Amino acid sequence: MSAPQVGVHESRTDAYLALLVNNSSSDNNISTSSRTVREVSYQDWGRSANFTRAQGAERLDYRLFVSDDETEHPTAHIVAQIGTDGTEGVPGFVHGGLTSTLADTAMGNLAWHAGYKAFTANLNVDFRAPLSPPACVVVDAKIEKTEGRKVYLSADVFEVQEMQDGTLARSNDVVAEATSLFIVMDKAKETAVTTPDTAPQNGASTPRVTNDDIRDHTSTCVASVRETLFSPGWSTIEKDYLKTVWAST
Ligand SMILES: CCCCC/C=C\C/C=C\C/C=C\C/C=C\CCCC(=O)SCCNC(=O)CCNC(=O)[C@H](O)C(C)(C)COP(=O)(O)OP(=O)(O)OC[C@H]1O[C@@H](n2cnc3c(N)ncnc32)[C@H](O)[C@@H]1OP(=O)(O)O
Repeated sequence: MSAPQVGVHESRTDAYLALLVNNSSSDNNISTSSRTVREVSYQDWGRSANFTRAQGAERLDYRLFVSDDETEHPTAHIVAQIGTDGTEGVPGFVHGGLTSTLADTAMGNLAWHAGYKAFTANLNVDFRAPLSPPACVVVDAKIEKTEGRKVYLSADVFEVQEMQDGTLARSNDVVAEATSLFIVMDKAKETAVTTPDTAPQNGASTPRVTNDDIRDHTSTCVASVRETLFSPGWSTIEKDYLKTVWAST
């Protein structure tokens, strides 16, 4: 197999996927180091207005895979492109919340695909190395154990790096290590959640919240918070503070 050449950062996700797919038999299945996994299409989520999918390709784009074999130890994998548009926390570095979100997303999807209709109750993330955008990362999630309604999971995030000869390689150094506790919903609460099997498919007639609705709601929310919580001098203090921080970077 000839390794893909990568000229621009934006093509890294596809190139890394190509690298994986070339090692496997079908387009939608890839071989990871230990097993075959199948891709989960976002369309499978019905009308879900998924937070991570609202980011856009210049910010965050990813593909999700779950192990398809009947196993007691299923895994999920994300290959993600983290763009340069609004992804930073400390200037020059990917916001830890974004990395945490990817880990949470991999673990959450794994839980659901394993049949646990569960919510994140606890999420711990150890950030081991900084990431600079644009970056391509792989997330490997697994279920550690289950106890009644409790599902304990873990996820490791690795960077996919471009080698000097232009080939892509997954770094062995972990960027972040996450552990989580998901709690399976009470039966009584299940009906409140739109799951893929009950969600109307594309073209659904269910009214959606529009961007205008959201903007209206946000400005109302901001205005009321300012009125009730902050002194009139708040915005000046904020600007001065930001100027100081910016000058020191
Ligand atoms: C082939 C087709 C497949 C179809 C599926 C396809 C696609 C998948 C679809 C969707 C994918 C879905 C998700 C994946 C995407 C992204 C992942 C993001 C996930 C989230 O973004 S999710 C939002 C954030 N998340 C919340 O919004 C939770 C807010 N929260 C609550 O809603 C409650 O808090 C809740 C429900 C967690 C528990 O409430 P509850 O009343 O049900 O349970 P209760 O409190 O009784 O606790 C029971 C036992 O858990 C222990 N316990 C509870 N909490 C603990 C904690 N934090 N630490 C340690 N222990 C804890 C207690 O101590 C007790 O333990 P014990 O039984 O031993 O006493």
